[in-house]
Amino acid sequence: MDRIRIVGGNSLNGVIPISGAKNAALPLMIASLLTDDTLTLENVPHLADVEQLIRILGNHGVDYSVNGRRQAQDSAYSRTIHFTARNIVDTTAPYELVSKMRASFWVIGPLIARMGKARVSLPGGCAIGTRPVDLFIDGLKALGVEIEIDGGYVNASAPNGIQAGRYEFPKVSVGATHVLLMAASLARGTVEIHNAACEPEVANLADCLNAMGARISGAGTPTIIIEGVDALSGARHRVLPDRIETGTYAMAVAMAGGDVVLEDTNASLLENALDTLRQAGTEVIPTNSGIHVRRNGAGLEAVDVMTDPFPGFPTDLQAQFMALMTRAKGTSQITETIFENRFMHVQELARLGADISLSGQTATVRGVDALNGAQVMATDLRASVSLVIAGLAAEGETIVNRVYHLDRGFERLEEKLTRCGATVERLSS
Ligand SMILES: CC(=O)N[C@H]1[C@@H](OP(=O)(O)OP(=O)(O)OC[C@H]2O[C@@H](n3ccc(=O)[nH]c3=O)[C@H](O)[C@@H]2O)O[C@H](CO)[C@@H](O)[C@@H]1O
Ligand SMILES: C=C(OP(=O)(O)O)C(=O)O
Repeated sequence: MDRIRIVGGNSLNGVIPISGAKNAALPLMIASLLTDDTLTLENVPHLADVEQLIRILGNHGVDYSVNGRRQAQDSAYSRTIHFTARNIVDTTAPYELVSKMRASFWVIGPLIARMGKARVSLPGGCAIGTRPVDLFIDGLKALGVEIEIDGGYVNASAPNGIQAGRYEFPKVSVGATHVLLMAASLARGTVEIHNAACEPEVANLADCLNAMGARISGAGTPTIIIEGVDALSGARHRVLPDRIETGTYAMAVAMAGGDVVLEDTNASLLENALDTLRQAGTEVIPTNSGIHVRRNGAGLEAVDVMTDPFPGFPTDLQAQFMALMTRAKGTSQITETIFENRFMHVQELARLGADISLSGQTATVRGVDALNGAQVMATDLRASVSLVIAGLAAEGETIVNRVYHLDRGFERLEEKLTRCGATVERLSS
């Protein structure tokens, strides 16, 4: 199993190219199931989750080519991939495939809309909470889909197609909003979604669906109206920049100190997190094509944070910000409101010398003068990268074990950091 070795103490200086967003690429790839035409996606990041979803889509009959070939171009950070679901050969998404990645459950939306039936295993994904699928089920039922759960599978059937309807989410769900958007695109009538997720990845999916011929308005706001159409066509669409990767590297610079331009990204995707970094004493300057992040010598201020759905502080940056606060002057409180078990990084950060106590959904982080390198274990995707951030500022050597979590969501992390002067290497075994 690969490990990452970091020797702390170097500042970061240079340019870091930001990849396409994992959390936008995955639903966009799934949208290819909605049409027998080719959906071309630009700026698709080269990640384990993307490769896994290619396998899952292949099981349903989706063919793909990367820049005209089946193999990835090793030199490219993000790629253009063509997806074609000429025929859906299987409407079952089996446990062996779906259990590895939560987003794969979302195939239920296009499969039910295009084929009138779907049998999809209950999902897996990062172990950060119970992560039920009740909202997907209730939402689809509101559009006339019949659903039963049997043997760990969700069996969905809509022999007369997706019906007009209205669904108000009792709680914001990004994934369930994606699924209802995809299913409703082919509805027989108008679908209203209320209290929808406003994350930029939802708007990115809606833009793509509209380019395919869907009639969606309001995506990116809590109320989305979809006028169903009979069929969707192919399209060409660009995956938006990864706001979580952007925030992660901004926090890495804040932690290590230095002067870095984050390229091919957009500050408007993560205003809340960037403002928080400014409060912590980091210079953050939006540019035409990215963000300039700088921190020279001065100490970090302690800032309290509470995660929230967009435009709030993202839960996917909570672990990284906690790593940063371990070195702040004073005490910060970090409250997680989205997932009930997203503090697995706390005990690993403590191995590096962090002083953190937990009470319910709030972590109290008392800044320490120094962190010390140690062996730590990655427990989930964002927790893994929080350990890398901590390692950049720790004295001596930090070894992060189980980095397969990291490979789900960060494209060539060690290369991007090394080019800016960090000592980070992958130890393959
Ligand atoms: C691939 C992807 O895009 N993953 C992101 C997506 O996950 P994902 O789409 O899984 O997250 P959701 O927005 O659905 O989850 C938000 C909350 O709603 C709960 N819930 C969700 C569905 C449901 O049927 N019932 C229910 O109770 C979840 O357990 C969680 O507590 O949004 C999360 C919240 O921004 C991010 O952390 C993930 O990185
Ligand atoms: C939690 C995440 O991913 P997933 O929803 O795929 O588990 C994430 O991207 O941080």
